[in-house]
Amino acid sequence: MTLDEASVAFGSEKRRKTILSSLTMHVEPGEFVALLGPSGCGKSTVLNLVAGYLKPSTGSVLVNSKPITGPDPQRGMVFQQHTLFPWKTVQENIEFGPKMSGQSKATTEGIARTFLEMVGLSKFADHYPSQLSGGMQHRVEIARALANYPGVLLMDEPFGALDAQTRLVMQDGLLELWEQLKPTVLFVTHDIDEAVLLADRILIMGVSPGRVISEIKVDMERPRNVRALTDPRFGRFKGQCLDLLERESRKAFGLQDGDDEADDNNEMKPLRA
Ligand SMILES: Nc1ncnc2c1ncn2[C@@H]1O[C@H](COP(=O)(O)OP(=O)(O)OP(=O)(O)O)[C@@H](O)[C@H]1O
Repeated sequence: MTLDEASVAFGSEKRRKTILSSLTMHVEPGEFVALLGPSGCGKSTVLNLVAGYLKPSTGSVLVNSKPITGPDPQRGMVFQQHTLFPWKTVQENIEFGPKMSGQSKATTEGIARTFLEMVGLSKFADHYPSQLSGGMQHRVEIARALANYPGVLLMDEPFGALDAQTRLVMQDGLLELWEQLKPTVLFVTHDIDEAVLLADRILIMGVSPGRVISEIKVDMERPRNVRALTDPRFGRFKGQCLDLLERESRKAFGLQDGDDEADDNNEMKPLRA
């Protein structure tokens, strides 16, 4: 997946606001990349570009070297908020994608069973989303996205609304699923621990305009699980992220307060002497 000098601007000609400016990034097939950056820097906009919900104003967005022309089940999206069909059972929600792609009843049922088992919800196949906890609904969301066997999985703060313990379980579960299916993952989060735990590489984004300012390669072994949180190297990666994010976050706050000076200088400066 490649974003090549992709820019996004919103608004009329007079009040045009550049959100992303000449953003270039490349994600290898099967790679797990996390996007970290201050609120409003354009992380979700990057996902929307790759999902095909949005077209770049200039530049290009390619998957498997082909330009993206619109949404495709091959690029599955999982959001923080629930998007399950409330009138369908868990099983029917997961069957939806394979059914729409014209697969037989037996195949769709088989796929749903496989993914229900993978996310540990086989016993809840006949339940409706409203009968599940938030964490369980998220597991169904992930199963529903994976049931299309997407080459690319786009995740927009998928665990942001969960309590700390459920979040750990979900992170472990996602790592397991990723090891089995190896989709390319672009994962947006505000949680540095989550980014370091899950990702092969972390791209740090800056504000005004949104762009990638740095990348951190998380060279801890795979397969990983939540035990990696206690690895001595974990703190080092976390510190690097904090250093890079601190200034950009302050700058983003300045911009929200209408502080024009915050816009003046995009250069990175060391935060700690
Ligand atoms: N359709 C739109 N029209 C106008 N402005 C938009 C639109 N979508 C997003 N924006 C603006 O683009 C900027 C980036 O938004 P985006 O949601 O991508 O940021 P983000 O980094 O994901 O933020 P957060 O971390 O708070 O979710 C914001 O200033 C937002 O107001």
